[in-house]
Amino acid sequence: MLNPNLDDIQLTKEEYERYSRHIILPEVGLDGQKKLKAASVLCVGTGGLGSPLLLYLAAAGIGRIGIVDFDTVDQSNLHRQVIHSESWVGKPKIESAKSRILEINPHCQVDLYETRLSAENALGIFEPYDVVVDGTDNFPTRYLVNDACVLLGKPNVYGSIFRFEGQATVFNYQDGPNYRDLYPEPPPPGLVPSCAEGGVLGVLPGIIGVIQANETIKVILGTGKTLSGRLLLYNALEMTFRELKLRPNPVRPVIDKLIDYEEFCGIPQARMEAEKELAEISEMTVTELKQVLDSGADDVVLLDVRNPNEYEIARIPGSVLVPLPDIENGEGVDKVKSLVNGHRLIVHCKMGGRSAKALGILKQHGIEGTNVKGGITAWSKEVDASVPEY
Ligand SMILES: Nc1ncnc2c1ncn2[C@@H]1O[C@H](COP(=O)(O)OP(=O)(O)OP(=O)(O)O)[C@@H](O)[C@H]1O
Repeated sequence: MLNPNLDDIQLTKEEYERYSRHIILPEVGLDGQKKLKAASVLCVGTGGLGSPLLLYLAAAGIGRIGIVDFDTVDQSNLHRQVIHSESWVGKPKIESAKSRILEINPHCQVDLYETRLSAENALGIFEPYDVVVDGTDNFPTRYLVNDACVLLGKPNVYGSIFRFEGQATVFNYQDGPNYRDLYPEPPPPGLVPSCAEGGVLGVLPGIIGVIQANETIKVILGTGKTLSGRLLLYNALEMTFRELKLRPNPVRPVIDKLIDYEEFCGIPQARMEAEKELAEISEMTVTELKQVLDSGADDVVLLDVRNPNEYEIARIPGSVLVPLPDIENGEGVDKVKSLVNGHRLIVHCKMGGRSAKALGILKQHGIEGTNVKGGITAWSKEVDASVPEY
């Protein structure tokens, strides 16, 4: 609880020693350390942001930590999701996180929720916790975490990251603004790429996640000046920190229940449109592509629409690069036209989404082609393991 009866909380001799450098800080003191021990924090997501913040919350002596995630540890997580290690690849993230937390601090109670947070389960999961920390990576979940915190009156310690830039603030704290004051409307689906599509510097979530841990601790201690009402913007390349003022919107719509957040973020509509686009485009598997390439047919153009840096990392032999942004702005269309020139066009990207989009645009210019299902990722998995997966 956030304002516990401190007489009811005792520290053991070992805990006095463990937290001694906290306890000698007048701003924390013995009372502050007892507050941390009495506190409960729920972390949604144990990925890039959740990893560092859980490490520090555990080390700081938070008494009860809840973790929600449905995912397993992937090799590509290890460069930034520092709570997980090599031996946990393929296993549930929440179990990996719990095992590391208990190594750091066996005094923590760790509750695990191996599930996708949804409008159906969020209120029940959040209810027992004093503070919620959002370490997720998608808009529907951020609106859901926000609205559940508003309904339950809990502070929501927010962070987000992309490539080299991050944001952090504290929402719904002491009548301060919430996520809907910052983003009343979700961005159009597909406009903001994920870290899997756009990449992320490994240390970036470390910096933002540790800021979230710091804010969480201050909320629990009731000390210092939190980021409530201020959005911190960090740029790792420029090494700059900026702040924007945030205010509650006086005419913000009332949040009185949880809704369908995927629908709110336009995701079913975008999915339907993508499926429609795909349905109108012919497809081939990577095995079929291999057969075509092995047959030595010289009337085939294999077009790669990824970005140049992705092409540097891995490519299918014989492919020609025309990035999707060039096709979208029209410049690449003429280039494709001259390449095709009566040949058969086959298009691929990393997973199959961008190539479908490219084919949709090319079709409007009278150029038909076939999409490679699963893209170069499927190629490295099923055809040629020497092509690196990224
Ligand atoms: N609705 C949700 N419920 C529970 N966990 C969620 C939800 N949405 C996102 N997450 C979790 O939040 C974490 C976000 O972290 P991050 O983006 O660093 O990880 P990732 O999804 O493993 O990364 P990548 O996209 O590179 O594979 C993930 O572990 C993800 O499973």
